[in-house]
Amino acid sequence: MMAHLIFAQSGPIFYTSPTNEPKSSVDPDAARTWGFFQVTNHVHQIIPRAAEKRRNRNSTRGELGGVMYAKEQRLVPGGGGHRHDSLQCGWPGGRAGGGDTGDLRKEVVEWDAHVKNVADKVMELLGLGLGLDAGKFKELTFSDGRAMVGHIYPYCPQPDLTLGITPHTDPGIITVLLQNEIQGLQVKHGDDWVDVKPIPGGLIINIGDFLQIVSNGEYKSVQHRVLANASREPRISIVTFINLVKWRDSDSYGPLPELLTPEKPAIYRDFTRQEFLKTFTAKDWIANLLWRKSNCDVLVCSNDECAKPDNGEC
Ligand SMILES: O=C(O)CCC(=O)C(=O)O
Ligand SMILES: [Fe+2]
Repeated sequence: MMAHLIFAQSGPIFYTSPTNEPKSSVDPDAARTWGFFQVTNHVHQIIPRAAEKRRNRNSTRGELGGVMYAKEQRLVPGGGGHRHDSLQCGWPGGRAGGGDTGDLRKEVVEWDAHVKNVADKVMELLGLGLGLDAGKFKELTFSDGRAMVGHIYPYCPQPDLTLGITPHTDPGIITVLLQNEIQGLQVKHGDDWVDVKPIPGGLIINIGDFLQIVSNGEYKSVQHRVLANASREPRISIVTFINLVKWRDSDSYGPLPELLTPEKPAIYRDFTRQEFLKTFTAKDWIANLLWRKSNCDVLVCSNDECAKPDNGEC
Protein backbone atom coordinates (compact mmCIF):
# COMPACT_ATOMS: atom_id res chain seq x y z
CA MET A 1 0.00 0.00 0.00
CA MET A 2 1.33 3.44 -0.84
CA ALA A 3 0.21 6.11 1.61
CA HIS A 4 0.74 9.84 1.29
CA LEU A 5 2.15 11.61 4.27
CA ILE A 6 1.00 15.22 4.34
CA PHE A 7 3.06 16.70 7.11
CA ALA A 8 1.15 19.99 7.08
CA GLN A 9 -2.25 18.57 7.90
CA SER A 10 -1.68 15.76 10.30
CA GLY A 11 1.01 13.96 12.13
CA PRO A 12 4.60 14.95 12.36
CA ILE A 13 4.98 18.69 12.40
CA PHE A 14 6.60 21.25 14.61
CA TYR A 15 6.55 25.02 14.35
CA THR A 16 8.92 27.73 15.29
CA SER A 17 7.54 31.20 15.74
CA PRO A 18 8.55 34.04 13.40
CA THR A 19 11.23 35.02 15.90
CA ASN A 20 12.54 31.48 15.74
CA GLU A 21 11.61 30.80 19.34
CA PRO A 22 10.07 27.37 19.75
CA LYS A 23 6.29 27.74 19.93
CA SER A 24 5.43 24.16 20.65
CA SER A 25 7.53 21.14 21.33
CA VAL A 26 8.50 18.55 18.79
CA ASP A 27 5.78 15.96 18.63
CA PRO A 28 7.67 13.13 20.34
CA ASP A 29 5.73 10.67 18.24
CA ALA A 30 7.28 12.05 15.09
CA ALA A 31 10.88 11.44 16.16
CA ARG A 32 9.98 8.21 17.93
CA THR A 33 7.90 6.51 15.29
CA TRP A 34 8.39 8.26 11.98
CA GLY A 35 11.98 9.40 12.46
CA PHE A 36 10.95 12.36 10.23
CA PHE A 37 9.12 15.62 10.79
CA GLN A 38 8.93 18.98 9.13
CA VAL A 39 9.69 22.48 10.36
CA THR A 40 7.76 25.35 8.86
CA ASN A 41 7.66 29.06 9.69
CA HIS A 42 11.39 29.21 10.15
CA VAL A 43 12.53 32.73 9.48
CA HIS A 44 14.82 32.28 6.54
CA GLN A 45 12.99 31.37 3.34
CA ILE A 46 15.78 31.58 0.81
CA ILE A 47 16.21 28.74 -1.57
CA PRO A 48 19.97 28.74 -2.03
CA ARG A 49 21.24 28.78 -5.57
CA ALA A 50 23.91 26.27 -4.62
CA ALA A 51 22.27 23.21 -6.08
CA GLU A 52 20.68 25.03 -8.99
CA LYS A 53 24.03 25.17 -10.70
CA ARG A 54 24.52 21.88 -12.32
CA ARG A 55 28.10 20.90 -13.00
CA ASN A 56 28.51 18.69 -16.02
CA ARG A 57 31.69 16.75 -15.60
CA ASN A 58 32.96 13.72 -17.41
CA SER A 59 34.58 12.22 -14.33
CA THR A 60 32.36 10.47 -11.83
CA ARG A 61 33.95 12.26 -8.89
CA GLY A 62 36.07 15.35 -8.61
CA GLU A 63 37.47 16.87 -5.44
CA LEU A 64 38.47 20.46 -5.19
CA GLY A 65 39.51 21.99 -1.88
CA GLY A 66 36.75 20.54 0.32
CA VAL A 67 34.09 20.64 -2.39
CA MET A 68 33.15 17.43 -4.15
CA TYR A 69 31.13 16.99 -7.31
CA ALA A 70 29.69 13.54 -7.86
CA LYS A 71 27.91 12.58 -11.05
CA GLU A 72 25.49 9.67 -11.32
CA GLN A 73 26.98 7.87 -8.36
CA ARG A 74 26.72 4.14 -8.53
CA LEU A 75 27.56 2.79 -5.14
CA VAL A 76 26.80 -0.76 -6.09
CA PRO A 77 29.03 -1.82 -9.00
CA GLY A 78 26.89 -2.39 -12.06
CA GLY A 79 23.78 -1.23 -10.20
CA GLY A 80 21.59 1.58 -11.43
CA GLY A 81 20.30 2.88 -8.14
CA HIS A 82 21.62 6.41 -7.86
CA ARG A 83 20.21 8.59 -10.58
CA HIS A 84 21.34 11.99 -9.37
CA ASP A 85 24.33 14.33 -9.29
CA SER A 86 25.63 15.97 -6.13
CA LEU A 87 27.72 18.88 -5.00
CA GLN A 88 29.07 18.55 -1.49
CA CYS A 89 30.84 21.04 0.75
CA GLY A 90 32.01 19.89 4.14
CA TRP A 91 33.49 21.87 6.95
CA PRO A 92 34.53 20.16 10.11
CA GLY A 93 34.43 22.28 13.22
CA GLY A 94 31.56 24.43 12.05
CA ARG A 95 33.62 26.75 9.88
CA ALA A 96 31.48 27.27 6.82
CA GLY A 97 32.75 28.25 3.43
CA GLY A 98 35.96 26.22 3.23
CA GLY A 99 36.81 25.01 -0.24
CA ASP A 100 36.03 26.35 -3.64
CA THR A 101 32.34 27.09 -3.69
CA GLY A 102 33.13 29.90 -6.13
CA ASP A 103 30.39 32.47 -6.62
CA LEU A 104 28.04 30.41 -4.43
CA ARG A 105 30.12 30.97 -1.33
CA LYS A 106 27.90 33.70 0.11
CA GLU A 107 24.71 31.62 -0.22
CA VAL A 108 26.39 28.49 1.11
CA VAL A 109 27.71 30.27 4.20
CA GLU A 110 24.38 32.04 4.78
CA TRP A 111 22.32 28.88 4.38
CA ASP A 112 24.63 26.91 6.64
CA ALA A 113 24.26 29.52 9.40
CA HIS A 114 20.48 29.34 9.11
CA VAL A 115 20.39 25.56 9.15
CA LYS A 116 22.65 25.46 12.20
CA ASN A 117 20.30 27.85 13.96
CA VAL A 118 17.23 25.72 13.18
CA ALA A 119 19.12 22.50 14.03
CA ASP A 120 20.13 23.89 17.42
CA LYS A 121 16.48 24.72 18.22
CA VAL A 122 15.32 21.31 17.06
CA MET A 123 18.00 19.53 19.07
CA GLU A 124 17.10 21.58 22.13
CA LEU A 125 13.53 20.30 21.81
CA LEU A 126 14.61 16.76 21.05
CA GLY A 127 16.81 16.84 24.17
CA LEU A 128 13.89 18.10 26.26
CA GLY A 129 11.75 15.34 24.76
CA LEU A 130 14.16 12.84 26.32
CA GLY A 131 14.02 14.58 29.69
CA LEU A 132 17.52 16.07 29.24
CA ASP A 133 18.60 19.66 29.89
CA ALA A 134 17.78 21.95 26.96
CA GLY A 135 21.50 22.69 26.44
CA LYS A 136 22.73 19.09 26.63
CA PHE A 137 23.22 18.48 22.90
CA LYS A 138 24.83 21.87 22.46
CA GLU A 139 27.21 21.10 25.30
CA LEU A 140 28.13 17.89 23.49
CA THR A 141 28.90 20.03 20.39
CA PHE A 142 26.33 18.17 18.31
CA SER A 143 25.83 20.86 15.68
CA ASP A 144 29.53 21.57 15.13
CA GLY A 145 30.20 19.16 12.27
CA ARG A 146 28.17 19.82 9.17
CA ALA A 147 28.28 18.80 5.52
CA MET A 148 26.00 20.37 2.93
CA VAL A 149 25.05 18.44 -0.18
CA GLY A 150 23.03 19.74 -3.11
CA HIS A 151 21.39 16.88 -5.04
CA ILE A 152 19.88 17.24 -8.46
CA TYR A 153 17.71 14.45 -9.85
CA PRO A 154 17.35 14.83 -13.62
CA TYR A 155 14.34 13.71 -15.60
CA CYS A 156 14.37 9.93 -15.91
CA PRO A 157 12.48 8.50 -18.92
CA GLN A 158 12.18 5.05 -17.29
CA PRO A 159 11.65 5.75 -13.59
CA ASP A 160 10.37 2.23 -12.86
CA LEU A 161 13.77 0.75 -13.64
CA THR A 162 15.87 2.66 -11.16
CA LEU A 163 15.88 4.93 -8.11
CA GLY A 164 17.18 8.43 -7.37
CA ILE A 165 18.78 7.19 -4.13
CA THR A 166 18.55 3.64 -2.83
CA PRO A 167 17.14 2.94 0.67
CA HIS A 168 19.47 4.01 3.45
CA THR A 169 19.58 5.62 6.87
CA ASP A 170 21.65 8.75 7.52
CA PRO A 171 24.61 8.13 9.80
CA GLY A 172 24.80 11.39 11.74
CA ILE A 173 22.82 13.14 14.43
CA ILE A 174 20.08 14.82 12.42
CA THR A 175 19.65 15.77 8.77
CA VAL A 176 18.01 19.02 7.64
CA LEU A 177 16.59 18.87 4.12
CA LEU A 178 15.09 21.48 1.84
CA GLN A 179 13.43 20.22 -1.34
CA ASN A 180 11.89 21.92 -4.35
CA GLU A 181 8.32 21.20 -5.41
CA ILE A 182 9.11 17.95 -7.25
CA GLN A 183 8.11 15.03 -5.05
CA GLY A 184 10.33 11.97 -4.74
CA LEU A 185 11.46 11.40 -1.16
CA GLN A 186 9.87 8.39 0.54
CA VAL A 187 10.07 7.26 4.17
CA LYS A 188 9.76 3.65 5.33
CA HIS A 189 6.93 3.29 7.81
CA GLY A 190 6.15 -0.31 8.72
CA ASP A 191 6.00 -2.12 5.40
CA ASP A 192 5.03 0.98 3.42
CA TRP A 193 7.01 3.58 1.55
CA VAL A 194 5.33 6.91 2.36
CA ASP A 195 5.65 9.95 0.08
CA VAL A 196 6.91 13.11 1.76
CA LYS A 197 4.88 15.89 0.16
CA PRO A 198 6.86 19.06 -0.42
CA ILE A 199 5.69 22.13 1.51
CA PRO A 200 7.15 25.34 0.06
CA GLY A 201 9.93 26.50 2.38
CA GLY A 202 9.43 23.57 4.77
CA LEU A 203 12.52 21.97 6.25
CA ILE A 204 12.40 18.21 6.66
CA ILE A 205 14.31 16.89 9.66
CA ASN A 206 15.22 13.27 10.10
CA ILE A 207 16.93 11.41 12.90
CA GLY A 208 20.31 9.82 12.09
CA ASP A 209 21.91 6.59 13.36
CA PHE A 210 24.05 8.40 15.92
CA LEU A 211 21.06 10.04 17.62
CA GLN A 212 19.19 6.74 17.64
CA ILE A 213 22.11 5.20 19.52
CA VAL A 214 22.66 8.16 21.88
CA SER A 215 18.95 8.20 22.71
CA ASN A 216 19.16 4.45 23.36
CA GLY A 217 16.64 3.74 20.64
CA GLU A 218 14.05 6.34 21.72
CA TYR A 219 14.41 8.29 18.49
CA LYS A 220 14.44 6.32 15.27
CA SER A 221 16.78 6.57 12.33
CA VAL A 222 14.43 5.48 9.58
CA GLN A 223 15.17 4.20 6.09
CA HIS A 224 14.34 6.52 3.25
CA ARG A 225 14.89 6.59 -0.51
CA VAL A 226 14.27 8.85 -3.48
CA LEU A 227 12.35 7.72 -6.54
CA ALA A 228 13.81 8.37 -9.97
CA ASN A 229 12.41 11.64 -11.21
CA ALA A 230 9.59 11.14 -13.70
CA SER A 231 9.00 14.88 -14.04
CA ARG A 232 10.52 17.00 -16.82
CA GLU A 233 11.61 19.50 -14.16
CA PRO A 234 14.69 18.47 -12.17
CA ARG A 235 14.15 17.59 -8.54
CA ILE A 236 16.51 19.50 -6.25
CA SER A 237 17.24 18.95 -2.61
CA ILE A 238 19.71 20.67 -0.32
CA VAL A 239 20.70 18.49 2.56
CA THR A 240 22.75 19.39 5.63
CA PHE A 241 24.05 16.45 7.61
CA ILE A 242 24.75 17.29 11.24
CA ASN A 243 27.53 14.87 11.99
CA LEU A 244 29.62 13.50 14.79
CA VAL A 245 32.72 15.60 15.54
CA LYS A 246 33.82 14.86 19.10
CA TRP A 247 31.92 14.73 22.30
CA ARG A 248 33.18 17.26 24.72
CA ASP A 249 36.17 15.79 26.58
CA SER A 250 35.52 12.26 25.40
CA ASP A 251 36.53 9.84 22.67
CA SER A 252 34.00 7.22 23.59
CA TYR A 253 30.34 7.29 22.55
CA GLY A 254 27.21 5.37 23.35
CA PRO A 255 23.76 5.75 24.87
CA LEU A 256 23.71 8.69 27.29
CA PRO A 257 24.09 7.30 30.84
CA GLU A 258 21.34 9.61 32.14
CA LEU A 259 18.85 7.81 29.90
CA LEU A 260 19.62 4.34 31.23
CA THR A 261 17.55 2.71 33.94
CA PRO A 262 17.06 -0.87 35.08
CA GLU A 263 13.86 -0.87 33.01
CA LYS A 264 15.62 0.65 30.00
CA PRO A 265 19.17 -0.71 29.89
CA ALA A 266 21.60 0.10 27.09
CA ILE A 267 20.68 -1.56 23.84
CA TYR A 268 23.82 -0.26 22.10
CA ARG A 269 27.39 -0.76 23.15
CA ASP A 270 29.94 2.01 23.55
CA PHE A 271 32.13 2.66 20.54
CA THR A 272 34.97 4.83 19.30
CA ARG A 273 34.82 7.36 16.50
CA GLN A 274 36.95 5.01 14.37
CA GLU A 275 34.48 2.19 14.89
CA PHE A 276 31.59 4.41 13.94
CA LEU A 277 33.30 5.72 10.83
CA LYS A 278 34.49 2.27 9.82
CA THR A 279 31.10 1.42 8.43
CA PHE A 280 31.59 4.31 6.02
CA THR A 281 34.90 3.32 4.51
CA ALA A 282 34.08 2.45 0.93
CA LYS A 283 34.27 -1.30 1.34
CA ASP A 284 32.29 -1.57 4.54
CA TRP A 285 29.81 1.03 3.43
CA ILE A 286 28.95 -0.85 0.25
CA ALA A 287 28.80 -4.09 2.21
CA ASN A 288 26.47 -2.51 4.76
CA LEU A 289 24.38 -1.00 2.03
CA LEU A 290 24.02 -4.36 0.36
CA TRP A 291 23.04 -5.99 3.62
CA ARG A 292 20.81 -3.03 4.49
CA LYS A 293 22.74 -2.53 7.71
CA SER A 294 23.07 0.81 9.44
CA ASN A 295 25.38 1.78 12.28
CA CYS A 296 22.51 0.98 14.63
CA ASP A 297 22.56 -2.65 13.50
CA VAL A 298 26.33 -2.88 13.71
CA LEU A 299 26.67 -1.37 17.19
CA VAL A 300 23.82 -3.15 18.88
CA CYS A 301 24.73 -4.98 22.11
CA SER A 302 25.66 -8.53 21.40
CA ASN A 303 25.62 -10.01 24.89
CA ASP A 304 23.80 -9.75 28.19
CA GLU A 305 26.43 -7.49 29.76
CA CYS A 306 25.01 -4.56 27.87
CA ALA A 307 21.67 -5.03 29.49
CA LYS A 308 23.16 -3.72 32.73
CA PRO A 309 22.86 0.05 33.03
CA ASP A 310 25.98 2.04 33.88
CA ASN A 311 28.15 -0.67 32.44
CA GLY A 312 29.99 1.00 29.58
CA GLU A 313 31.55 -2.16 28.23
CA CYS A 314 30.15 -4.96 26.21
O1 LIG B 1 17.15 14.21 -1.86
C1 LIG B 1 16.47 13.79 -0.92
O2 LIG B 1 15.30 14.12 -0.75
C2 LIG B 1 17.09 12.83 0.08
C3 LIG B 1 18.58 12.81 0.08
C4 LIG B 1 19.13 11.86 1.09
O3 LIG B 1 18.43 11.05 1.65
C5 LIG B 1 20.55 11.91 1.44
O4 LIG B 1 21.31 12.66 0.81
O5 LIG B 1 20.94 11.19 2.39
FE1 LIG C 1 19.42 10.31 3.46
